[in-house]
Amino acid sequence: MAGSQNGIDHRVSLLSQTQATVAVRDLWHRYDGPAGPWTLRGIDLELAAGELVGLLGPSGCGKTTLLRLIAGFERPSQGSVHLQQRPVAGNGHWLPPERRGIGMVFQDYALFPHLTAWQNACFGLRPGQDDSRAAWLLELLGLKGLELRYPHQLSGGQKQRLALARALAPAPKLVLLDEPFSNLDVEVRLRLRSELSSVLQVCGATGLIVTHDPSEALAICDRVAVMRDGELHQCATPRALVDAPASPFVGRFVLQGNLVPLDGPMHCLIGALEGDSPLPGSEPGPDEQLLLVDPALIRLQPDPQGEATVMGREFLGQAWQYRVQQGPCDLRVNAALALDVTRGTRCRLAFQPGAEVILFPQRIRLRANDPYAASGVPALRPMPPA
Ligand SMILES: Nc1ncnc2c1ncn2[C@@H]1O[C@H](COP(=O)(O)OP(=O)(O)OP(=O)(O)O)[C@@H](O)[C@H]1O
Repeated sequence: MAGSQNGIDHRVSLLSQTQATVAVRDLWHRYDGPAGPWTLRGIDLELAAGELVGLLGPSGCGKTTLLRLIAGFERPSQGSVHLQQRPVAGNGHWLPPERRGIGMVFQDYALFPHLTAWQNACFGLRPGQDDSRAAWLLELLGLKGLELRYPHQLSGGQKQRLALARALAPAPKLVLLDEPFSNLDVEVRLRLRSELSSVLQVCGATGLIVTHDPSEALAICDRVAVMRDGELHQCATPRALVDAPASPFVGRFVLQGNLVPLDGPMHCLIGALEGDSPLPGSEPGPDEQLLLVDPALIRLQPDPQGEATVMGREFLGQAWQYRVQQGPCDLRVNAALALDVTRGTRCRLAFQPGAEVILFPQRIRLRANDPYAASGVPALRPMPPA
């Protein structure tokens, strides 16, 4: 089965096999027998030693399933999983979860309620194995002095630190984290998530963390793998995702951008674009072409004759984010706090001066038409490969 469908770019890192802590090759999975729907479809993913990779996607896209296949809680329908260049699942190979040497951290901590913090931290150690690493981890994670407490005597943040200490105590090469910060309040969540990569680094562990929060993934991960409907759309550094999203979905879900159809050659409902039509490359019909537009690059002007209507707004702290309806498009528009417009107000939309947008499916960067823009700047810029 091919790993590439629907024009989605499945290329992932070019890590050599010898460096990869985890390699997932053309992995397919379905739960309900041969007639059931595919939950994972042709996933290819490699994690280099010491990397922290985020697995990002909407609810139900298969993130936990991929983690369970790597951990060995499920057997893949097709494809293979390799740990440290050793096949552990697929193509006739099978290594049970307890022999894969993987640390796991779950959303609900999964601590043993009848064991103390110290006993929980040491749970994964073999009989007679040196427990000084568990003591070091409790100190590293700020739990020194709490060794004799039971989980119900710890705060949410302390429980999650303990779960991390327990996962890291046996010195695994790989730690899988399934939405580990979801049950924590904002302050603890921000503190713990910023500590995670340094703790993994000190421990020499590679991390794969599931999240459905794009800002979390972009903030802490070396690379982010974006999934949808069981497929991997893109795996890239946060910077590369922002600069060159591989699909409209990545632009919408990860970057929170607007998707606006072209309604004519080099034109959309927000305004005109620079450049010649037809565009170089493939030339699908206008209804297949979508522009990715950053909410900060749209201007909103109240105008009783305008074709757009303000549907609501959110306070972002430094700006408003307005929800604006024009025709079939529901757009997000960021505006200065000084622009105080109520729901139902008619308005007109335009591009901010110098705005750049990305055209799909060609993945070409285009400049919006702006009479005041400096001349001589090329209107078309090819995107780097995903
Ligand atoms: N044991 C199971 N048997 C049958 N279907 C399952 C099983 N576990 C998960 N699924 C289905 O597989 C799909 C992917 O589930 P999965 O838990 O991997 O998604 P997810 O991306 O982790 O979602 P969330 O972010 O909501 O946790 C869903 O449609 C789910 O209903």
